[in-house]
Amino acid sequence: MEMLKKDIQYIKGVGPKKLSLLKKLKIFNVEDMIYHFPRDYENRSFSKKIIELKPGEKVTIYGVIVGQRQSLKVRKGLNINRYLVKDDSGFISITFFNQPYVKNKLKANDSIMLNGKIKMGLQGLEMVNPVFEVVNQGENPTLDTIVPIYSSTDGFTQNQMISIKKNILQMVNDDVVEYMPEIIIEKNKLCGLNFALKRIHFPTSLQEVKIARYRLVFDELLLLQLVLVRIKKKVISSKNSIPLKNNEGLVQFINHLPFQLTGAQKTVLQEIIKDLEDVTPMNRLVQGDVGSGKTIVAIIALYKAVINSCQGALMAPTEILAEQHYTSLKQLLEPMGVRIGLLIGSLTKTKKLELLEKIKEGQIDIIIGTHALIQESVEFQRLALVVTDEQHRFGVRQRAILAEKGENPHILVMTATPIPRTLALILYGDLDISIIDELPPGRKEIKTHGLTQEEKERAYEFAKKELNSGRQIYVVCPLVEESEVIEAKAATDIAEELASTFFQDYTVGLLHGKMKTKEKEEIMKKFTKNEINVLVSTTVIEVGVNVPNATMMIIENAERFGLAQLHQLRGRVGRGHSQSYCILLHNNKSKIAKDRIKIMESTNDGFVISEKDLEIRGPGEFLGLRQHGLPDFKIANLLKHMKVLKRVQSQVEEILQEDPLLSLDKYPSLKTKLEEKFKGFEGI
Ligand SMILES: Nc1ncnc2c1ncn2[C@@H]1O[C@H](COP(=O)(O)OP(=O)(O)OP(=O)(O)O)[C@@H](O)[C@H]1O
Repeated sequence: MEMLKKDIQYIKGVGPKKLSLLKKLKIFNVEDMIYHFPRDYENRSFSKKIIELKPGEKVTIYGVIVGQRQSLKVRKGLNINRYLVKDDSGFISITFFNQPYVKNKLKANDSIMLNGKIKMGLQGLEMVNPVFEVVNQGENPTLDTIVPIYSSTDGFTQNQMISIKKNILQMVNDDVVEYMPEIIIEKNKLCGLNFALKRIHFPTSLQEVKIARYRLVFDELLLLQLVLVRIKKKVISSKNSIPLKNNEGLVQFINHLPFQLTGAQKTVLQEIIKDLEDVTPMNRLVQGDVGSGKTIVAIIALYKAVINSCQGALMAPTEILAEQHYTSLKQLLEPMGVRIGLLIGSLTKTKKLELLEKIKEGQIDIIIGTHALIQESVEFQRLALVVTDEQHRFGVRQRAILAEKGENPHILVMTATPIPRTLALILYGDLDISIIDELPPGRKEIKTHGLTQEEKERAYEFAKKELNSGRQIYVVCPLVEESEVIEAKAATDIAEELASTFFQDYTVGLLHGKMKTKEKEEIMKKFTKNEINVLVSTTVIEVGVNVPNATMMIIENAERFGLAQLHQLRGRVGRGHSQSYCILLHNNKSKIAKDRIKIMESTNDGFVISEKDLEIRGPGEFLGLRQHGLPDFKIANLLKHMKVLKRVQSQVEEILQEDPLLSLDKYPSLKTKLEEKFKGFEGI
């Protein structure tokens, strides 16, 4: 075990220069080096005779060094060593550029095995900078036939990397402690840890790669799943929340809503209500596609807190959204006598202090704000429920802040990025999950079309028809990731242009991130009331904005947006009964952009779209593991290893049945490994 923690600088082959390169790769000790796995393998098991070689191919050959080394000093900084090698079919020259150490390794009459690329040189065929191994008389060559290829080895040749790995594995000498309980190993048909760690680097066959990889992927996913579930259990068992048992007036409230809840909304609501009535804090995620009606579910939950003489907080990702929630909550809940407050940056100091005082005194029942809400010095009188969104998850740390103030509220997290359940379990393993998998009735598919920039007039002509029948439209401006200022400028220009050309007979409004909160509010109010017909906006409208009379969205430079973002944006239309449209204007260049637009044209289903997004972007980026404070995967790939993930999840289920709090006392070595791996990670 000690050996694994040994500093990498003491390893043969690691000088000061290499050391700093390794640090960049986050390799600090022997263990890090072992867990730096090959990206791929090269199969060198096919050897050829020299006479069969052709330029351009990569091959293995066996031969004997003929005569002495030829050394050339062409110029400063360029050192060349050349050998002649023969087999029973012919000769080939072997050239090493800037690898001076070969002269100590290769001498006349050595039998060697070489692997490399064949080139046509001045004197016929040659092999340049091959991988080699001297095979002494009577010995079988031990040069690996399946050779690892490492990524991110800038500053290292593959050979150097391989040689360091070999040194390390030799030192470690199968002494890595097996932490996985025998029973789990057997049940899941795993190979031993030492075997896996050795053979993942130096397998003797591709079958071994598979076996070793399965074990390591299994471990990585299992440990992550265990840590997430453990956090959940720990948070849950830490401290009681206020049980919200009173339901007086809740059913009447639901019955008086302007619409009937969908079946999916009802199911999810029941799950939430059950949680809220318990002393165990709720920690629940509600997944639902855009427009599936998550907000009303949150509102009902908040109302339940209020009828239990408690307070609720609703945290929105943007001020515009906070404002919008404020308006809709007021509409629905003020008639019920609920006192609602909006805490945002634009409040004057006096107003803010006044509001804070009211919250503290319990004169406000539901407080709405952005995520600053919790960080700020807000003191509650009796906070029982916090509703937040997935991007600003309410982690253990925030809970701790509140706990210090004597609160341990129930938490409800909302997300509009629907992802397959298996993935959700990994990403949100610390939360219980509810899914709203049904849209309110009467919704029509949003008709989506890609048009090139040259065809944009057609889009605007069509937009006029919508406007003439009293509907409203959004025009979304190009995304300029690096600069909100440029983005704002672009939006301003587009708004001015449209107001003086295509849409001169209509009122055009402008919305961007650089505007003051008050201005933004003003614009949104006017748009909501249809005093603005065309809203030109940057992506500030991406989340949650709800104006059902808006039936068309034109997205400029749609190729700059990712799939999930396009889906979110498009979700701003199609929120009422009328047919809605989305036009994606694009400079149809890259294949990815084309693919994205095709997908958008072909489906409205958020689950399908996020699966495609996952395929296109790859799981790391898609899931934003680091953003969630989790370590990146070293070997597991959530797309490729879905089956292993399922296996892991059912294994965790089994462990949970015996050990509901996941104390892992029965498996001390697994427990130690888990705690060591996630040391410093919130909640563990
Ligand atoms: N059961 C229902 N029947 C009819 N309309 C509904 C129903 N539930 C919600 N709505 C309406 O559907 C629209 C979208 O609802 P809501 O804003 O809650 O969606 P959301 O899931 O939060 O979407 P997004 O993720 O896009 O913000 C709102 O206008 C809301 O009033």
